[in-house]
Amino acid sequence: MNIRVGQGYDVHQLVAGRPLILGGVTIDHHKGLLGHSDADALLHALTDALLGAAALGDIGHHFPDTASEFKGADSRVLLREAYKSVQAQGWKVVNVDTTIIAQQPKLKPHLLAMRENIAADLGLTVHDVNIKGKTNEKLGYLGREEGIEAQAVVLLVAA
Ligand SMILES: Nc1ccn([C@@H]2O[C@H](COP(=O)(O)O)[C@@H](O)[C@H]2O)c(=O)n1
Ligand SMILES: C[C@@]1(CO)OP(=O)(O)OP(=O)(O)OC[C@H]1O
Repeated sequence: MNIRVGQGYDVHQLVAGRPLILGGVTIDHHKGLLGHSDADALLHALTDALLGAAALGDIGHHFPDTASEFKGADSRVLLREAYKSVQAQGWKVVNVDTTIIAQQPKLKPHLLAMRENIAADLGLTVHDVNIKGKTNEKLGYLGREEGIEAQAVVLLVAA
């Protein structure tokens, strides 16, 4: 078969004193995501979806959170690096669909900028990249604004 599907998931804790970065966009908010890197949960889920589709393992395998070189890393750089590995296996992305589950803040004003970043990093147009915002209806740790979750699905085709 010359097509492959991959899915990815990530969650990071929301804490005071960190910037909130999603899809490479810094969003003005009173809390941000905690992580070894910039903690961009959307790009981490997407990176895992890409690696998964190409059967290349996961983000922690390629970019360990024990490595000092990835401390504070820009997740767009990690996404581009992961995509190079996927391309080296003979694949290219057809489209990307993602969901961010965030009780707050409202993501709608930022979605186009996130799509533009992802499209630029994967050599796509914004029409190939979708991002959906959801609250968690105030339920559980996401609903209590203790974290933000992201999910991603990608389709690859033989290049
Ligand atoms: N952080 C968020 C969450 C949601 N949205 C937008 O609101 C719509 C309704 O969300 P529900 O969780 O109540 O279904 C959703 O479809 C998004 O358009 C958002 O922008 N940011
Ligand atoms: C990105 C990496 C590497 O800096 O660290 P984190 O920012 O902690 O992110 P996570 O999604 O927990 O795992 C992947 C890591 O290896």
